[in-house]
Amino acid sequence: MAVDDDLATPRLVDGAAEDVERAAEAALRPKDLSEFVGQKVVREQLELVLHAAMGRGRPPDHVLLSGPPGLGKTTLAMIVAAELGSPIRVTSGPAIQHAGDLAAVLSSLEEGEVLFLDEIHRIARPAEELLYVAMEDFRVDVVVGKGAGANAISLSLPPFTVVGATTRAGLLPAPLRDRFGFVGHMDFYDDGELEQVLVRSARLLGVELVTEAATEIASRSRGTPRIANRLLRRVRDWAQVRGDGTLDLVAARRALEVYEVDHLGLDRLDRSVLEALCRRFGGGPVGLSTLAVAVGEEPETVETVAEPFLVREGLVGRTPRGRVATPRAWEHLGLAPPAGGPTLFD
Ligand SMILES: Nc1ncnc2c1ncn2[C@@H]1O[C@H](COP(=O)(O)OP(=O)(O)OP(=O)(O)O)[C@@H](O)[C@H]1O
Repeated sequence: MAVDDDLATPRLVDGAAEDVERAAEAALRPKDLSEFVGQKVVREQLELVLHAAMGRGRPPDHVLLSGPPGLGKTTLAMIVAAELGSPIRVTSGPAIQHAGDLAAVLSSLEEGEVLFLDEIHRIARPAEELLYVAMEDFRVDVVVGKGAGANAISLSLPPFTVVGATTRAGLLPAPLRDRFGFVGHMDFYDDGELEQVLVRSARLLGVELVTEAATEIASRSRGTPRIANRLLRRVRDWAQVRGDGTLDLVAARRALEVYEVDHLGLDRLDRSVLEALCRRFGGGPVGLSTLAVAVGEEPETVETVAEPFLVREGLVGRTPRGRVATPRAWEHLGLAPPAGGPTLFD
C-alpha cells in the first residue's frame, strides 16, 4: 500500500501550524498562570521560582521547558514575562545560525527582559558558546575587525532571563543544560484538563460547546492543547456550515470523521507510520530514518510529532534495534499480527 501518497496535505494535528493557525492559536493563549490549565507540577515550581526572584528584586534563574510540541511551552514563556512584568524577545534556534545573530539580540536586551529561545537545541554551535557566557556572566565577547587588526571586545549585559524551549532535551549539550537554574518537564494533558482548555477556548471564540462534544474532542486530542484547540475550530466550521452553529456531539463526530481523526486521535501521519511499520516492515524492528522515508516525512517530524503519542498509547515500542509495532497497533489497523513477530524485547 502506498503510504506516502497523500502526505503533501497539511496535517490537521501536526506541530507546524500555518500563519493563520498561528494567529488563531495566539488568540487562545492563556495570559497568566491562573488561566493556564494543567501541568500542576511545572506551574507550581515555576511560580515559586518567579515569585522568589520578584521578592528579591532580581531576574529569576534561566528556565528550560522541555516536552512534545503543542503542550504550552511558548505560552508559559509569555506568562513568565507577564508575571515578571517584563518585556519578552522571541527568537528560535533555527534563526540563530551565526554567533553574530545572537550577539545582536543579546546586546540589545533591556534589564530584566525575557529572551525566549524556542527550539533551543537547534542553535548553531558557535552561537551556543556565546550563549553560555552570556547566561552565566552576563557578558558577550565580540570580535571587531578582521585579520591582524581584529579586536576582541567584551560587552557587559544587563541581567536578563533566558526561557529556552525544546522538544529534544536530550540533544542539549550538558554545559548549556547546566546553565538553566530551573528545568520544567511538560507532560501530556489528561482528558479532563483538555476539556477545561476546550471550554475556555469555546468561550473566547463565542461558540456554544455542549459537554458531550467537549468530552469527545478532548478524547481525540492526543493529550495536547494545541490539537484540542485546532479540532475545536474544525468542529466549529462543521457546525457553522452543516449544522446550526452549536458544537454538539453530532457536530464533533462528523467533523472529526471529515478530518480523518480516529477515535484514538490518530491522524493520517500517525496511521501512515503504523501502516508502514506493520505492512511494509512486518511489524519491525525498523530504524527511524527508514520509517520516515517510508512515510515521506523528516525523521525529526516522525520522532517528535507522531512517535511520542504512538509510544504513549502503547501502539509503537522503541527497542535498541528500532521501532516495533505492538499487538495493539495490529489490532488498531484491523490486521492480524504475524505469528512469532517481533516484540519489545527483540
Ligand atoms: N495549559 C494550557 N491551557 C490552555 N491553553 C493552552 C495550554 N497550553 C497550551 N495551550 C494552547 O495550546 C496552543 C499551543 O501552545 P504553545 O504554542 O504554547 O505550545 P508549545 O509547547 O510552545 O508548542 P511548540 O513547541 O510546537 O512551539 C496555544 O494556542 C495555547 O493557547
